[in-house]
Amino acid sequence: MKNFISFADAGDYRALLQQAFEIKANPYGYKHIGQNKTIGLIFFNPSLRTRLSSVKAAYNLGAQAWVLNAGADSWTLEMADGAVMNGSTQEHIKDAIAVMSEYCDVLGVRTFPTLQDREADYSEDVLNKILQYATVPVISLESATLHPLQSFADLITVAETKQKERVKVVLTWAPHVRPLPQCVPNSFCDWFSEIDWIDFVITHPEGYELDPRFTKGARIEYDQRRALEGADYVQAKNWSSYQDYGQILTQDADWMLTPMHMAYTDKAKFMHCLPVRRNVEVSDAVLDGPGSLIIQEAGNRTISMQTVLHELLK
Ligand SMILES: NCCC[C@H](NC(=O)CCC(=O)O)C(=O)O
Ligand SMILES: NC(=O)OP(=O)(O)O
Repeated sequence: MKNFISFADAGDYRALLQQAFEIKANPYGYKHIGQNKTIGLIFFNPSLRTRLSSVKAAYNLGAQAWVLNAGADSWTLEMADGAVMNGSTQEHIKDAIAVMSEYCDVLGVRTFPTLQDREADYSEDVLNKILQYATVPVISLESATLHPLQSFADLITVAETKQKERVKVVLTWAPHVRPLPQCVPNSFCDWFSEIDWIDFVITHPEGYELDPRFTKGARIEYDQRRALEGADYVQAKNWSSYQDYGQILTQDADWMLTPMHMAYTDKAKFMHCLPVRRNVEVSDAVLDGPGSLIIQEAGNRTISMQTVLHELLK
């Protein structure tokens, strides 16, 4: 593994999953791997889970971690090549990333999409600049189009709880009050459509089709009830439109997941990456119900990060 940006970087996912289980069973058994190593974490956007689980993962491996909230804690960064920096930006990303590479052995970066310019977002221009200027391996902490650490944690969660050889996993769109990125669902599709023991179904209102490069021909079922029938796992998430880029096309409350919706499933486990808008995306009864895996899923964020750091540092 050179960097960790998408499913493709996972290599043999079965081997990575096996390593994750070994780390989960023995979280402090790999302290030698991180000895005298430093993990740098740069956030251009807010975070709770990614920030804290990444620090915890570093500590578990015997490494140190530092966190920089770019723009808030540091100078305002200039992204444009060849810019004449006589305005409000104070330091070029080129210099900042090269310098930060001097202070760490692995660099994690969170950089959300603008949701204004699809071409710029989907070309991952900020992440690619960071990859260009970093002299150490880079881990995506959620980029403009993908969130691989979340999807890997989701896969660990399904793999460690499944009761059958094959399972049906449904990704359902949920309503929200703000336009949100497509990264979490794109990434979920990027990973879950590749797993041979998963029957993967996506359900959303018309107009919310994701970038086909990530859905990879997965089954799309516009009737949410039909999609949920027989499901073993339901992952809910809002996203804004990819086609009508960054727009909210509907806030139809019928799509909010309630116990009535879960009754169509085969006693499915419920998943959400968090943070969740309670009683907008999903009702309290589902989030707090016996089938909810949301806290276990968030806990596995430490394991996914620790496994990736182990691969990059070993
Ligand atoms: N890292 C997990 C999800 C982050 C982001 N959610 C948010 O921005 C929610 C904000 C709000 O609820 O206002 C997203 O959907 O990609
Ligand atoms: N799920 C997730 O990435 O959460 P944060 O945005 O809080 O890091």
